[in-house]
Amino acid sequence: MASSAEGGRLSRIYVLGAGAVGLLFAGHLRNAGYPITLLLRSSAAVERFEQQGGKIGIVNDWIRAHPSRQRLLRAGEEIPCCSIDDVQAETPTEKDTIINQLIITTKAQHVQQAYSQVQSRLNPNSAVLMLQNGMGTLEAIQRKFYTHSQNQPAFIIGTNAHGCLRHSNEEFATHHTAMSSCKIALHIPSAPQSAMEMLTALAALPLNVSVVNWSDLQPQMLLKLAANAVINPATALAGCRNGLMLQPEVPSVREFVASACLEIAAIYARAHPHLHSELSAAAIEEYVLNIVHVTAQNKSSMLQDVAAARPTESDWINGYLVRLGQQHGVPTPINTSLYALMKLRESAF
Ligand SMILES: NC(=O)C1=CN([C@@H]2O[C@H](COP(=O)(O)OP(=O)(O)OC[C@H]3O[C@@H](n4cnc5c(N)ncnc54)[C@H](OP(=O)(O)O)[C@@H]3O)[C@@H](O)[C@H]2O)C=CC1
Ligand SMILES: CC(C)(CO)C(=O)C(=O)O
Repeated sequence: MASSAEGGRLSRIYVLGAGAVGLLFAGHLRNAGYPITLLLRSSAAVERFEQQGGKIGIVNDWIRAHPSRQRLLRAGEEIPCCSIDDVQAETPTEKDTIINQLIITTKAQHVQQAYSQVQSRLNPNSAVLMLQNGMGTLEAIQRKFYTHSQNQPAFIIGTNAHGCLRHSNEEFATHHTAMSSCKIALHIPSAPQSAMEMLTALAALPLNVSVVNWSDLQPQMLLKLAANAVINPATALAGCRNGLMLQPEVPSVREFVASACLEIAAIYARAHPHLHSELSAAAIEEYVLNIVHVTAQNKSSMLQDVAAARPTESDWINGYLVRLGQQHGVPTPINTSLYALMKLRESAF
């Protein structure tokens, strides 16, 4: 087993949801020396993973768009796949050993079903990092699985702005298309050792992960929710990479972004009045446009779902904002339309 700089043994980290984001974090953690187990959906997937050598591939496509790195690439040159060895895989239910450190990177709509498969392997000394877009997944788990807060593991919530995608012919490789950042916070003030170890492990990765206070994460999550509510349905419906939203030839896209941000700021002003200055329409629009810029080469996760004819996260993104608007008496015509159009798109699969 690998060991830390202090000579202690590094604990195994389990990753439930070996998709674009899960493989990125699992690969980097393995590179940093952590023993990693992917919890895959089926024994057939575990077999496929083992047959291809138990490796995770990471293709650092973001280098292509990075001015200081671009010069290192020759024209037309492919970016090599960095292959990370010695990763284990199992299905969530085939063992009953306790999981001390778990990262859940399924889509929001799959979290509850995925969690039900591992709940019996978690205890209050376990740490669980949730890295979903949208809002409400932690609350849904707490409502469904825990009547007493004492039985819960220590939840860590993250908001991730890295862009990554998986090609359909590469099951265990992720393309890291946008080097961005990730913010994580502990949901409870006093946490077990496993949670502190997981925060330390993540903060040291070359993925710009910052550990913040829970109260500081809230505005970050609301800004990210706004970015996903604007970028994801627009790119999923238009079938384009994020960067196309910045093209000057279609000024109405910028008007759409501005109006959507105004609507979201009005919802937040009623729902989170104490965050008013951080969540003004101008601050939200600046954040959204910056995410479009940084992730210009990425296909949004909602576009990837539509392309694969999978249900999208719209219930947790635009649907969440519509419900929040209703609770606070704020009209939401833009989010209601985006939500309805995404539901229409999904019904055509
Ligand atoms: N991709 C991106 O650029 C970004 C994504 N995000 C967010 O991160 C989260 C993950 O996104 P992403 O990685 O793109 O999603 P993916 O769809 O690529 O990956 C999710 C993975 O979870 C697996 N899964 C779902 N349920 C289970 C289960 N019960 N047991 C085992 N595996 C399961 C899926 O398997 P299967 O394929 O079999 O369904 C899939 O491999 C989402 O909330 C997304 O919005 C945030 C920022 C950027
Ligand atoms: C950061 C962004 C917008 C990257 O595409 C994303 O969160 C997503 O695709 O879901």
